[in-house]
Amino acid sequence: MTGLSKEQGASTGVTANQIHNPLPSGNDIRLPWHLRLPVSLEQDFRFYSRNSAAGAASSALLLIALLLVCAMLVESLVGSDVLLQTWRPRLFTLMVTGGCLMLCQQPRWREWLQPALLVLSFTLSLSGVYLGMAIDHPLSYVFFLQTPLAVVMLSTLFRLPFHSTVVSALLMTGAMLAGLYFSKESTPFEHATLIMLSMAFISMSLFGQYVYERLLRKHFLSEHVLYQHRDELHSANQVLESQATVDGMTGCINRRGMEARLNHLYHLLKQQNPDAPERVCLLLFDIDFFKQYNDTYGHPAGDECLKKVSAVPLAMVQAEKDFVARYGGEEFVIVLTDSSFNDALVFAERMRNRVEQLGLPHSGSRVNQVVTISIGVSSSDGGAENGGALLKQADEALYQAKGAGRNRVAMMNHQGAVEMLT
Ligand SMILES: Nc1nc2c(ncn2[C@@H]2O[C@H](COP(=O)(O)OP(=O)(O)OP(=O)(O)O)[C@@H](O)[C@H]2O)c(=O)[nH]1
Repeated sequence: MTGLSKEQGASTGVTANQIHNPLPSGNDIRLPWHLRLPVSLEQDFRFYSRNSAAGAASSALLLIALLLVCAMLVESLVGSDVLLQTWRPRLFTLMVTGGCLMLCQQPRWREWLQPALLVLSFTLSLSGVYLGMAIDHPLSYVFFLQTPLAVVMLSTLFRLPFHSTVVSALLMTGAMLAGLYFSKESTPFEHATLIMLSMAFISMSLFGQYVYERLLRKHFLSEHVLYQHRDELHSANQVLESQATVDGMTGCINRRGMEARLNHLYHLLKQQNPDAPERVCLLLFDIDFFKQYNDTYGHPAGDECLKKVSAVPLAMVQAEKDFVARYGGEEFVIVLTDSSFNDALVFAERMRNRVEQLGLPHSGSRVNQVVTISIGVSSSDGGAENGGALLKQADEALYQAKGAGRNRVAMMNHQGAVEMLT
């Protein structure tokens, strides 16, 4: 996996070299001038920018409400006849502002926030055009300035996506120009001044928003790339971890992995952790006269024999926490967590029997004509303080099983004495 797919890489300007570089940084990413990202990323970005803009929107809306109230105060000072005409559009704009504020507070309605903010901006702009045309006053052309204000609001306060802001700005400017054309109060000089001022406001705020959104998109892409690298590193770590703890030949857990797991289980037992098993039973087995097997059939055949013998406990172990480990050359450990000591002994005897039943010829064995194993069994109920002590007890039992003739199961009983099972 790479940080970005080829398609995503091409459209965001990431070079082929960078795609194959396991760790390209966010600075390697170049955005196209039109800012568009591939569809899936674009959707994620919308979500990301919507949430980041929603945080600041509520204070911006409060500011707008305050400005609207101030505007009404000024209008009442200019003349009560002016206020008589403005209060309705002002109140309506205040209500839309209140509605947007409510949407800000509810995360589940957040997808409606941006359309609502667009409605608010159009309300402000169109009410300005209406008042500029309707009010009979020498200063009425000032109302037309609500259009550039609405664009500034969209781009700097609400941070709506650049493309929607441009389209909205064009529509609002069109409406404003049409309103000015039909307005009878203002002079051509006032028209020209107003248009120039509006264009200056609108172009500067759109340019500012373009620069801001470029930066925001780059930031988003950097985070996206970093997030993917974190995922890749996590998976790679997991693979390495399993490779470091699995024996390549038999597929059993290796000695290092066994010690880690056994110590962990013992740690849980000692802590009386709710996840701790009731007890840990450990079976240590060793192939009888394996040196002679190698000497008779050769080392590669010895390897095959190890694979076949280890496949027996691997097929028998069922519970999630139980495992089979290759302890050393031809010695294997089985850890059972859900079994009573008796069950563990039954398991050991069944395993010894199944290996014998495999019928792998072993003419060098002095105990049988086929490959056999000897097993030592111990349990945490026997007082072993830790995994190492438990292993030592099983080793002691195995040693005695060997001494008693091999191809048998011996156990370390709870009194610390070895008993022969078979
Ligand atoms: N083929 C093969 N042989 C191995 C491997 N690891 C260890 N061995 C051999 O296993 C043999 C173990 O021999 P010993 O420890 O003397 O034990 P044994 O011959 O099985 O005798 P007992 O355990 O007393 O029955 C040695 O000859 C090792 O070379 C391996 O990965 N592959």
